Amino acid sequence: MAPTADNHGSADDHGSADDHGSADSHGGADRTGTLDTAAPADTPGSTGVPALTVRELTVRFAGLTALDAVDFTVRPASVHAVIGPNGAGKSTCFNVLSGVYRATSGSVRFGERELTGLPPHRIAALGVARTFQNLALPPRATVADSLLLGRHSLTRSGFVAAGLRLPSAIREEARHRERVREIAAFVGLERQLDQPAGSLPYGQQKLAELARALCMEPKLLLLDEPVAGMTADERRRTSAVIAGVRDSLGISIVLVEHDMGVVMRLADSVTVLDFGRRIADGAPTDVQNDPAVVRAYLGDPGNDEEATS
Ligand SMILES: Nc1ncnc2c1ncn2[C@@H]1O[C@H](COP(=O)(O)OP(=O)(O)OP(=O)(O)O)[C@@H](O)[C@H]1O
Repeated sequence: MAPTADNHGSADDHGSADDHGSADSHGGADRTGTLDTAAPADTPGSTGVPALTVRELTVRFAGLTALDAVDFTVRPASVHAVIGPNGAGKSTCFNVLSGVYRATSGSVRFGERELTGLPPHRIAALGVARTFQNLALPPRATVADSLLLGRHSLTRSGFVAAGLRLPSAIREEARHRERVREIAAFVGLERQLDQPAGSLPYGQQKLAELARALCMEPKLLLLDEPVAGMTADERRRTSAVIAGVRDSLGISIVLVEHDMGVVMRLADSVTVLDFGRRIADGAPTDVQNDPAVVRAYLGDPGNDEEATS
């Protein structure tokens, strides 16, 4: 299976997927460092990760059903890949999980909490962080400052205290900077902390994005094509970091990725979509050999023969 990574970046920032046409909006380490999973006392911890349960999830755009009663479950501290040919509904699924799109019907539960209908910032506050297909780091800010932005929602000092450089605000910033350094070391970017993010090689910029998402101390990480456009070496390093996020930090990961080598190596379970429907779900090797999956990616030669005869 070798689908191409031709992705659109279209989504609607403003919620309901029913009421719009389309709009643009998305608006290394082989050896990963160690990272204390116990976050600083003033931030949520990353333990106690609940399951993500998607049931009968349906999204319609005008006349088109982009997701049709899709079910899957992401077990705690596992990598769950969502794959499928172009237009299968993967990005739509991601956008519902992160609150960018509103489901037409169905449910997404993260533990006891229902996520459908919540805006992106409320979902983020429940411990769900995401990265984007396209780079979204401020190019001139240093890596350290970019990662610090990821901790914004965990910052307690108010605007005034920070602006006046009150001792409490200075202490809090120092704690956040230390955590940023730990997370940068975990993804293998400690030495790049003072460099402008935009000056880094592409693979390191993608890792910096992943690090910024980790800075939110998430329980669930949504990774949208984390290795797209990378060299083989960058793919290997990034895969090692993702495996480390699951194995060392116990964070669940939902992975949308076209690179089947990476999916097969990393994923504990895979959901395959085609034309918005779930056509397979299970362990990577089972899914890979599923005739419906092979047909979805390669086309159905039987049908071609019929069509041409
Ligand atoms: N905002 C939108 N408005 C209208 N249709 C949309 C919108 N977003 C997605 N679609 C349609 O929904 C279907 C699923 O698209 P989606 O982007 O979710 O697929 P995908 O699996 O992510 O594809 P790719 O691998 O190419 O990124 C497609 O037919 C697409 O054209």
